[in-house]
Order: sequence, then C-alpha cells, then structure tokens
Amino acid sequence: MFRAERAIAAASRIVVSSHRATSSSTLAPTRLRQLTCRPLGSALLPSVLPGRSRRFPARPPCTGTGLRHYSNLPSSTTMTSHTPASDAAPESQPRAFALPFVGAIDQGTTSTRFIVFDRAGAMVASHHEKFSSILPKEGWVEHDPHVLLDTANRCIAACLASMEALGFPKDSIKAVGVTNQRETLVVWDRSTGNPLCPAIVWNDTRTVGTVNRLTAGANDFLDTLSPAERDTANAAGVQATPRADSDFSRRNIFQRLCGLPLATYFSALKWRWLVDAEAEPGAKARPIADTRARGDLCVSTVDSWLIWNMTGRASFVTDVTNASRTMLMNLSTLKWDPLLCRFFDIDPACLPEIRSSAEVYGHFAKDHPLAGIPLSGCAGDQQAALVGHSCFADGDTKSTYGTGCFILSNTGERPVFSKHGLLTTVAYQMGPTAPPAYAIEGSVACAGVALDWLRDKMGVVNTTEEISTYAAEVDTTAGVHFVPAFSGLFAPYWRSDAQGIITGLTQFTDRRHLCRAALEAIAHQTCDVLDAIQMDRASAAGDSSAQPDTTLYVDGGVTHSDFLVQLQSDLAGVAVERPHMREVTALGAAYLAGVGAGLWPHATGPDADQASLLGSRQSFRPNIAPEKCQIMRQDWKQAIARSCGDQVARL
Ligand SMILES: Nc1ncnc2c1ncn2[C@@H]1O[C@H](COP(=O)(O)OP(=O)(O)O)[C@@H](O)[C@H]1O
Ligand SMILES: O=P(O)(O)OC[C@H](O)CO
Repeated sequence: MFRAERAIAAASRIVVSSHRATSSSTLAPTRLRQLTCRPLGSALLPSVLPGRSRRFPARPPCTGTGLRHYSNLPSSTTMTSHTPASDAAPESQPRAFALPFVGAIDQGTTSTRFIVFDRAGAMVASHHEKFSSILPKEGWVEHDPHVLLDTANRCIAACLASMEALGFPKDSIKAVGVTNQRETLVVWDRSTGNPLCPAIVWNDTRTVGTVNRLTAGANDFLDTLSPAERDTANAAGVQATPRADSDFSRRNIFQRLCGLPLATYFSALKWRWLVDAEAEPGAKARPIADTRARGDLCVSTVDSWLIWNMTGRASFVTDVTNASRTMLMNLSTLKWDPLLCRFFDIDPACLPEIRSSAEVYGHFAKDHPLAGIPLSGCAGDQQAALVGHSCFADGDTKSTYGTGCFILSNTGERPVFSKHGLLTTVAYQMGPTAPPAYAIEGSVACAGVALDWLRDKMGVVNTTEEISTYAAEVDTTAGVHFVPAFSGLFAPYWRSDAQGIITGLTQFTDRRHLCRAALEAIAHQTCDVLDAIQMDRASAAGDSSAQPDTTLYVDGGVTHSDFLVQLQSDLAGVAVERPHMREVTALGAAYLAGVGAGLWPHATGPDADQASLLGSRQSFRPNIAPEKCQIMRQDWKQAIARSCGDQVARL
C-alpha cells in the first residue's frame, strides 16, 4: 500500500482538536483531507500518548507570523532565523502547541540547527547557522570542532529566546536529541577539552593512500592472528581475499563484521591516517601519541563531541548508528570489535561507550542554558531522517539530498550484506533493551555540492534555485553529462580514482543544459543506488522477479527543487513523496529523544502509522516514456564509465 493511503488509514484513528491531536474526536473523511493537507507534522505523538494531552495554559495565542520573534538574537552574518510557518501552507486559525516540547540539535556538514517541536511534531521554534568547511589542500575537508559546538549552542540560545518571547519557559522542553554528520572524526584531550586537530570531514579524501595500503596488507594482518582469533574471524565471515579478486571485493574484507568496505569515507581510516602522519620521521610534534600515553585521548564522531561538552564533560558516549559508521563496531554485538581495533591501531579505551539511539545519556550541564534537561536521543543524520520519515517497516526507503545524497532502506532486525556495493548499517535502536533495526545504504558523495559548485566556483548561476529554472527551459541536456565525482564515486561504485567530468559539450551547449545535467546527475546517482537495493532485495528473497519498492520518501535541501523531485520519480519509475515539513532529520532526533526520555513509546507494527511523524506529503508520480528513461540511464552509465576511465562493458 502506498504510504499516503496508509497515512489516511492511520489518520482515521487519530484524535484531533483544531490543528493538533488533543481531543478525542475521530476524523470524518472530509476532515481527513484537511488533516493530510496540514503544513506540519501532525500525526505523531498524541496518538501514541492518549490521555497525556494538555495545552500549555499561559501561552498567548500565536499565529504563523507570531513566531517571527527573533529580535533579541546576537547578530551574526551566518545566522538565519527560520520561521517555522514559512515552510507551511497558510493557516486558517491560531496555532496551538501541545506539551511537552522536545528539542533536536542537527549538526550537519554545512550548517547547524536547533529545532523545538511540540508533542504533535509541529515546529515551535527553529534556528540555524551556516558555517564554512576548511579546505586546506585538494581533497582535504575539515571543520573546527569548536565551531560545530558553538553554532549548536548559539542555535539553542536563539531558540530559547524565541520561545521566551512567545511565553514558553525553557523547561517546557523535556528532552533533547542529537543528530549529526556521520563519520567525521573528532579527536580531543579530555583533560583540557581541546581538539588535537581539526575534525576530518566524511568527504575528505586524504586517506586514499591509507585505504590502498590497508587493503594490500589486510591478508597479511589476518595471518598474524592467533588460531583462536582466526577461528573467531572465520566464524564472523572474515577470510583472506584471493589476490585475483576485484579491488572492491578485497576492500570489502571486513563486510561481515562491520558492513563497510575500506574507503576514505569512514572514521577509522581517518584515525589511521592521523596515527601514521604522527609516526612519520619528520613529524614535528606528536600530540595524539602524547595524549594517548597520558590516557586522556578521546576519539569519536561529532555526536560524542557535542554530548561530552554539553553534559559538562560527564558523558563520553556515542550511539549504535554513529558507531556503525566508524568501521570499528561489530554489527552483531554492537560493541567495538577487537579485531578491527587492532587492524586500525586504536585502543578501545579511547573510544566512547556505545549506547542505543534512545536513552538518557546525561543531562545538560549546570552552566548550559538547557541545564538539567536530559539528552536522550542520538542518531547519525541519515538514520534520524529514516526515523523522521517513519520508515520503520522492512522495505521502507528514504533518500536525503543535501551536500551528498543518502539512500537508506530498512531491512528490519536482520543485517543484509550487499553484493552490489551498498553498506550495511544500524538504522536505529529504540532503547537499551530493544533489538537493533538495520538498513542497507547507498551513500552518494556529491549531490547539492555539485549545485553549489556551479554557483560558487563556476558562476553559472547566482542562486541554486536558478539551476532548476534554467534546467526546466530545455527538454534534454543536448548530450551533456556531468559526473560530479569530486570525492571519487561512493556507492554503488566505490571508485576513489573516479574523476569529476562534464562530457558532450558542443558549441550549442549553454548553461541550461549544464544545469539540467547537474540535476540529472543527482537523480541518476540515486537511481544507481535504488537499482542496487532492488538487486540486493531480490537476491535476499531468492526471487529475481521481486517487484521494486513503490515509494521513495525524500527530504533535504535539494528537494526544494520540484524539478529534481519530478525527475527522480521519472528516472526511478516510482512514486516520490516529499513532506511539506522539511526538517525530517531533526524530527527523527526529537522522536528518539522522546522515546529515550520515556515521553512516548516507540510504536511498531500496525501502530507505526499512527506514530507517523510527518502529516502531509506531496506526491510525484513518474511521467516519462519508459524508452526515453532507458536511453537516459544508458547514457548516464557511459558517463560513469568515462569518469572511472573504464570501458562501458565493465559496468
Ligand atoms: N531550491 C533549491 N534547489 C536545489 N538545491 C537547493 C535548493 N535549496 C538548497 N539547495 C541545496 O541543498 C543543499 C543543502 O541542503 P542541506 O539539507 O541543508 O545540506 P546538509 O545537511 O548537507 O548541510 C545545498 O547544496 C544547496 O545548494
Ligand atoms: O550533514 P549531511 O546532511 O551532509 O550528511 C552527511 C552524512 O551524514 C555523511 O555520511
């Protein structure tokens, strides 16, 4: 059944009052339509919390425009106050918010957000701040860990100011969740609290040499294992790979342990690069080795860095979803894996404790504006988006289009190991005793970043919005193909040697063709991953004729482009559903925080529909001749082959 139909079926069980689900009337069909056209997430929490609904008594009536009170904020050129209602269709009556509120810190690759949601999933206040990546050398991408923390704290302060202006005290927030750019490595000294180097960002490719060296040495490493260790490794499915195997197969040597191939993308490779760089004979200082020797070394991802600081350095934790992106966590035990830690030369004592995605990790420190409030939800941003879309059933698939593009498909309580270039990852774990849910993922390194490049580096357009406008002015790219392999190609190709290319240029080409080619590249890359998902699902089911999923749930900055979303539906041949409320990642983190703090239970099975976080969605259906689509897909694969320097036949 399409999700929209399920939502309507579910909505008939939802209790509502005005725009919020607070009274106990069951919706008649006409009201159902009203409900599904509402601007913000609505079907979320009241339905799983019957009887706990309560309106905040001292709150002044507030309308959409009533939320635009950000005048007390400190000025900053990079801060942007987001008006929740600006994403929304006009409202016909004053908005009421349902307590309790839950906050979500969304620390992404290009910006940080803090959003406060009410219990029904409506945005109460929101603030975001953009920041710049540091690009010191070709292929290097860094962030200042202090900037990640400071932007989060400033966004929190700004939201609290907005809430106060609306008459909501900060303690109407009962829990806060953290979601973050994944894989990005942060290394710091627990005694000083200072980072020992810039954060190495997920799309940094400095580790190409490290990947090649470790791949070449992996079999030799396995030879060093004791017989008992070798038995354990073999039982887990790790075996020496024949030299004649393909490069990718040899890089996938630890797939059965951690679900990931050796690639520049993952945190452990970044860690190993740092260790090796310090061990170079010419290295002037060895802060990491020195801090490690003192027992003060903390090595982790952005979630840990934020939580550690916000809890007053009390909690050094990460969650299973973030840990599953490091290459150090065992997917079955959900613990740091001794073999992987040895392979990457990391002492597990430097790593955080791995916890579920929904539990209390600690409380905001006394001197923090949110002092005393629990931090009780955590997930990598792509997993949080999966939760935000309520992709709780096996087969539910979402794609988030931001800097990169990340397609995750829920596989239930069973990890599926891809034969087609996808990653296996933990999707979420809804509490310390809950079973983990797994997903297969196709990560595409370059999506929105290609549009930003056209705007900022090439000057082809002044705004990313213009890209869609120009693209829509032509019916085809006139033979132009743009493969934005700025960090090599990730899923499903995993070719670090792939190069960014634009092919098919003629005197006829103008920027409209280039803009269209950039958007087509994003949609094609997503289709490449969807094809891989389909092949993996078919082989897992032992049925090559298994039908593809019929709906793709999408979000992220690039989905502001209707053109892109329609193109995605056309090329993938599936319905694409885009929520009106775009902050799906933050909503997922807020949901986890509520579950972790015991504000509401995680609803599964038939109740999952009632827990749907997002009320209204816009549906895009395929509208292209299949033959045309097939030709476009073939042409794209040729472009990929050129980018990799391969023959088309190899694909
Ligand atoms: N109207 C638009 N059309 C196409 N792309 C857009 C539009 N608005 C924003 N984007 C792109 O969305 C990306 C940012 O999305 P976001 O989800 O905030 O990314 P991230 O989480 O990676 O920081 C940028 O690359 C930006 O160019
Ligand atoms: O911050 P985003 O949205 O670019 O997401 C980055 C991913 O988590 C990288 O794996």
